[in-house]
Amino acid sequence: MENFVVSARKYRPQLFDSVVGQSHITTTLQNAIRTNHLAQAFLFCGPRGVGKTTCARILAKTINCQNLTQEAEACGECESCKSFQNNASFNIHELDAASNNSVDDIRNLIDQVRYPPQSGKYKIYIIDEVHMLSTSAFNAFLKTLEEPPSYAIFILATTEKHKILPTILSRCQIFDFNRIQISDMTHHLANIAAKEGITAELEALELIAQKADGGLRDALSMFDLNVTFSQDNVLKYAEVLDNLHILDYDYYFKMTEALLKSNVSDTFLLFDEILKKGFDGHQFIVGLLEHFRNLLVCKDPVTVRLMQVSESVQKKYLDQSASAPYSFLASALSIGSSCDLNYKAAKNQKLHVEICLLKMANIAHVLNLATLPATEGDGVGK
Ligand SMILES: Nc1ncnc2c1ncn2[C@@H]1O[C@H](COP(=O)(O)OP(=O)(O)OP(=O)(O)O)[C@@H](O)[C@H]1O
Ligand SMILES: [Zn+2]
Repeated sequence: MENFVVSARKYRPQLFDSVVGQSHITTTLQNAIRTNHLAQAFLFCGPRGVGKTTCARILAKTINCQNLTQEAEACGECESCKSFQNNASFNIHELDAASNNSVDDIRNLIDQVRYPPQSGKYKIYIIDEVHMLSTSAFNAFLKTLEEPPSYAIFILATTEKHKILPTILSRCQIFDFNRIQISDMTHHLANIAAKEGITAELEALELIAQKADGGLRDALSMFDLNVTFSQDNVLKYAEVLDNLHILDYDYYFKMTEALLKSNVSDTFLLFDEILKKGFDGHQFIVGLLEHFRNLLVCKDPVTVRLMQVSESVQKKYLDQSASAPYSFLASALSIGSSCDLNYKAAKNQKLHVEICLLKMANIAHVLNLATLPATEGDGVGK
């Protein structure tokens, strides 16, 4: 049996063109390579798992390639490319500053900088999580960064740009990596699923993308996990919901609908059902707040792009948003956030959330949103 290779490794992009959602960076790097205007020090900033190390490795491979393509991509076939692909190149040095942050670690690295490459043009030094270097290590490194030999290129990567000293910032060309959009991620997962012979419901992949919160590595690990649990290599929305322990969007839509109708009994019943499914009250309130926030954002064509949900879900939001007035959402958000803040201190947490729902339903009642005049007495006012 073949060894299982996790998708994040198996599908690590080998070309600039296959990097997802960072074209502002890959295009700039390719232009710099083409016009021979490459900086000697880069700082790659951005969240975890969005392609910083991947781009650093592609850059290293590309600038050493003996047969660059017109688009400034590595050929993948020359001796240098092959040695990069087999992790056997002597022209790339990676230091993970999270676990090697001492002066000695950085000295070892600096020592190697003195020797020019034996083959190929450039030696590339990648320092991951560079903000973790100790102050003395930083200082030792600074000198090399000031006057690097012409064949040396430094790529510093960090998830915490604000922790980087100004002396380093001013010496680097800075690239800010994006969180990956849900649509890009879903598309990427769908491609991988197809290659792996996995039938995946689009909603299931969107759910994974949503939960990954912008990080592609996380999305790929969740994808692998769900494939392991799946039967006959089929990824279904309902199963992914279960595996990732996510509360279905539908509950928030239904809850909002009941609130807008001031239907307290329905809100209580729904909340009870949610608890019985194993979700806790706090998780639910936080989710409901996010839901209201999305409804609010949907009200304005300018802010609607702040929504981080798939297209199909966005359509549902737009519909519900039209029936939820601004004044209701503003008050409900304020009631919900105080419920969130006081949740831990509450003695009876279920009742605490129920009171919050009651207040929200009451707002709808006061605003006269309940559309059924005949049943007005059924609502909160009774
Ligand atoms: N933009 C992307 N396009 C395609 N695949 C990606 C992208 N970002 C991440 N991946 C996938 O996730 C894996 C990890 O990405 P990478 O190591 O480049 O992330 P990183 O930004 O350096 O994260 P960290 O800050 O945690 O080191 C890659 O092997 C690849 O499979
Ligand atoms: Zn090559």
